[in-house]
Amino acid sequence: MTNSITQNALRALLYEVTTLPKPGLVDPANPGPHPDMNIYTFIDSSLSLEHYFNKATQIGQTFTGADLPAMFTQLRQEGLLAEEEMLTATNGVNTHKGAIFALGIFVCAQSYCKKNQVELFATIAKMCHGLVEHDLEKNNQLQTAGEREFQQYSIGGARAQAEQGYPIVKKYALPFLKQSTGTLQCRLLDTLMKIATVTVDSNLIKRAGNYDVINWLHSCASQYLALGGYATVLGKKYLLKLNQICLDHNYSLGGCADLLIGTIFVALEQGQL
Ligand SMILES: CC(C)(COP(=O)(O)OP(=O)(O)OC[C@H]1O[C@@H](n2cnc3c(N)ncnc32)[C@H](O[C@H]2O[C@H](COP(=O)(O)OP(=O)(O)OP(=O)(O)O)[C@@H](O)[C@H]2O)[C@@H]1O)[C@@H](O)C(=O)NCCC(=O)NCCS
Ligand SMILES: Nc1ncnc2[nH]cnc12
Repeated sequence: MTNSITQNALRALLYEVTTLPKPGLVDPANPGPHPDMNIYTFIDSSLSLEHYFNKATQIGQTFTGADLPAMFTQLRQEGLLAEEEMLTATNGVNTHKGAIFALGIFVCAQSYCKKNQVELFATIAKMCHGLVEHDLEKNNQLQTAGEREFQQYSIGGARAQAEQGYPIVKKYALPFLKQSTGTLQCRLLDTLMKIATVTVDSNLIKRAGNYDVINWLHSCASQYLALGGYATVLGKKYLLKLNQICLDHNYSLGGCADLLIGTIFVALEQGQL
């Protein structure tokens, strides 16, 4: 049976993909720079992960002992199976690889924290201790974009966020979302852009083929928020322009989307949405 943590994980995935207009991402109006996906691919992908989130919840609930990296190892095995289930549901399209990793960690850690009455972000940092060293520093295979970017630019991408206990979610996105007002659509769009002011998105670097694009994104996202965000005429106009630029240049904000998903999940769990 689906538990409440899994329900909030699925809600987080669906809230994110439903929010529009998101620059560089799939939304109900537009696949953006992802011609192989659409909103239906994301719905199918999200629902295929129910079993995985139930497993992640179970791992967090039943894990005992102080060796939290061992809990992460258990989760990762389930994550690999979940990737296969996602690819079956989407006919081979990578919709949620980053979210299987990040949201799986949030779900497992939240379940552990509820049982053991400890703090979420510190628990995640303990679970993921040594991840960058294990996956990136001691790995010379360099197959994925993230692995190659670590060698080229010394950035840890999705793994570094996890190992640091998701500082972007904890320090920027969650406080921003909590204090925001207005429609949920505006709040989530503005939170995505808040995330974009600080994230080093390995997906975007891969698409652009250079690191300078990160400085460009940080500056655009800051300018958007300074205009007042989506609730203002100027902010809305600016976001639509950014949408078009991402489409024209094939820029994707896949990493930012994953961090928004994690933020929504924590806000739902804390009863703040
Ligand atoms: C650690 C993994 C997440 C993946 O590691 P891997 O080395 O396989 O991949 P990376 O290249 O490092 O990609 C990581 C994905 O994480 C997201 N991301 C990027 N930057 C950040 C960031 N700063 N903070 C958080 N998250 C970040 C992002 O995911 C989104 O993009 C995905 C689409 O990417 P891609 O496949 O490249 O798609 P396209 O550009 O469309 O490419 P093509 O279609 O042209 O091929 C999408 O999923 C978003 O969610 C990065 O892509 C984890 O998977 C892992 O541990 N892998 C090893 C195997 C494993 O143990 N798996 C089980 C995990 S529990
Ligand atoms: N809406 C979205 N579009 C593209 N990649 C994503 N990864 C997570 N959410 C996404």
